[in-house]
Amino acid sequence: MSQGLLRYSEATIAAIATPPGPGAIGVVKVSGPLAETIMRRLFKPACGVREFQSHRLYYGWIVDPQTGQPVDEVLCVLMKAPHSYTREDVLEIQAHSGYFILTRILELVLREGARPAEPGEFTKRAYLNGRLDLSQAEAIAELTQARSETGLVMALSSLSGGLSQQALAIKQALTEALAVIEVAIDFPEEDLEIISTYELKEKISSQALSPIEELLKAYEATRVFREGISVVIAGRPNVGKSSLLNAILREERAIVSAIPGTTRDLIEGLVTIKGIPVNLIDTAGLRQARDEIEEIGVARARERIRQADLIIFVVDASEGLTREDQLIYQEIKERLHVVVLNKIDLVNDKNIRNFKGIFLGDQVVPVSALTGEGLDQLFQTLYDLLVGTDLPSPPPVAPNLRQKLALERAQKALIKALHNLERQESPEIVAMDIREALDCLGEITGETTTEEVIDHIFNRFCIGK
Ligand SMILES: Nc1nc2c(c(=O)[nH]1)N(C=O)[C@@H](CNc1ccc(C(=O)N[C@@H](CCC(=O)O)C(=O)O)cc1)CN2
Ligand SMILES: Nc1nc2c(ncn2[C@@H]2O[C@H](COP(=O)(O)OP(=O)(O)OP(=O)(O)O)[C@@H](O)[C@H]2O)c(=O)[nH]1
Ligand SMILES: [Mg+2]
Repeated sequence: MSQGLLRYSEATIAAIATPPGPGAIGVVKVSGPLAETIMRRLFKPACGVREFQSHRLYYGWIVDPQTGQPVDEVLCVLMKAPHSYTREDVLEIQAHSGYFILTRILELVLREGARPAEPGEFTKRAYLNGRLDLSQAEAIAELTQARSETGLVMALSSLSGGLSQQALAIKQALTEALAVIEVAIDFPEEDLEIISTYELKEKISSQALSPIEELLKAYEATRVFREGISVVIAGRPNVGKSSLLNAILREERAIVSAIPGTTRDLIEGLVTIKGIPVNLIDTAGLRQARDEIEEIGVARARERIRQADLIIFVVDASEGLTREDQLIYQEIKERLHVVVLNKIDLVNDKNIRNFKGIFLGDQVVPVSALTGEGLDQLFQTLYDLLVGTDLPSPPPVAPNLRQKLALERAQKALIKALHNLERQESPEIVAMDIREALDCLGEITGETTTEEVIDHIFNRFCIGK
């Protein structure tokens, strides 16, 4: 603990860093000024050394110093500040896995003066000690929660600093613009006109506003990959909604029967469709309910349809369009939706063409939930509706929701700045707008983020991370 650049190192923290349950090994992590002392007190290396080198793996035993009892055979590594994940002294004890053993070791560590780590506290220290900025810390959370290849690629590009670099470049341009304006404030007799309002506006729009707008577009284009979406399967009874759910999930999740009104509860499943994490929800067939239970089921279905990002409206191609179908269509037609013509194994092409005529202007996909025919086309249609056809590969660096909201505020401030320059407002006013934008951009990397927001971000991590 020498370097003097650490800002956050009073307490030593400890946690079990591996998930509970059976596994080959389990890790207890310790970070803070006591890490090395704790290693000396609890760990007896087989090689008999007393000074531990940084970043070297030592084999030996954890021994309870009060009783002299061996606790576990382990591998230990000490990573000395600042060359560690947290930039503090870090000790990792690789023990046999098992909740009991790991808890026992953790208890010994706590007895030596460490305290239990809060969720995300190791990463929070890495952030507070400057090893990561806030968008990189968020990328670590996104990395561990990624539900698709595309989500992973995006999180990795944020982790390696892609978004931070863009935010920094924008801030650099704005800082330069601010410097020019401050000259005008300091020397009011040479009015802003002389230093060229035109060049200033040009700089702000091309080097700050445009890149911000690109990032906002990237957010929209990649939002579904990061956040996932909810897709509700809706339609009248017996059209094959539950069969479709099962076919997409590739498992017999919902009960299927020829009796109309089979499904009552909402049945949900997670599935990745062309890289998009989808929460797929099967619902009770919509009709005038026959009993109290069905009535509740239909109410739940309607509630879920209201919340859905997208609706798969299923009709039975073998039966033609009924009055019930038409009523349901009226309910969902203004929402983002796909019409699925199910049971095409029972009909001919002419029937399918007829249906397409009825739903002119809609995305209509003929499928058979029974044979699986048409499912690939359904996935492609969903992808095109949600993403559009022009997402570059690899996907662009994109902000998450929190960062997007900060970018929107920066955008607003810059539009105001341009407007005020246009109206030849005093340089003090323009400077205020630009400082506001700089503040918002600082929230992305964490320089100007409030403590409350920071705590919220790290609390979403798991303990030991
Ligand atoms: N055992 C173990 N595995 C792990 C982690 C960990 O904390 N422990 N990580 C936790 O998320 C991830 C790896 N992330 C890490 C990032 C930086 C450093 C680190 O020590 N950085 C030093 C570089 C030291 C060197 O160059 O030799 C530094 O930045 O100074 C360690 C892990 C995944 N695997
Ligand atoms: N031939 C054929 N039969 C299908 C197809 N899809 C579903 N079925 C049959 O249609 C009947 C109803 O299927 P379900 O999946 O239970 O229909 P549902 O829309 O969930 O019905 P409710 O839960 O009552 O609203 C069952 O007998 C299925 O085997 C299909 O693509 N082709
Ligand atoms: Mg059903």
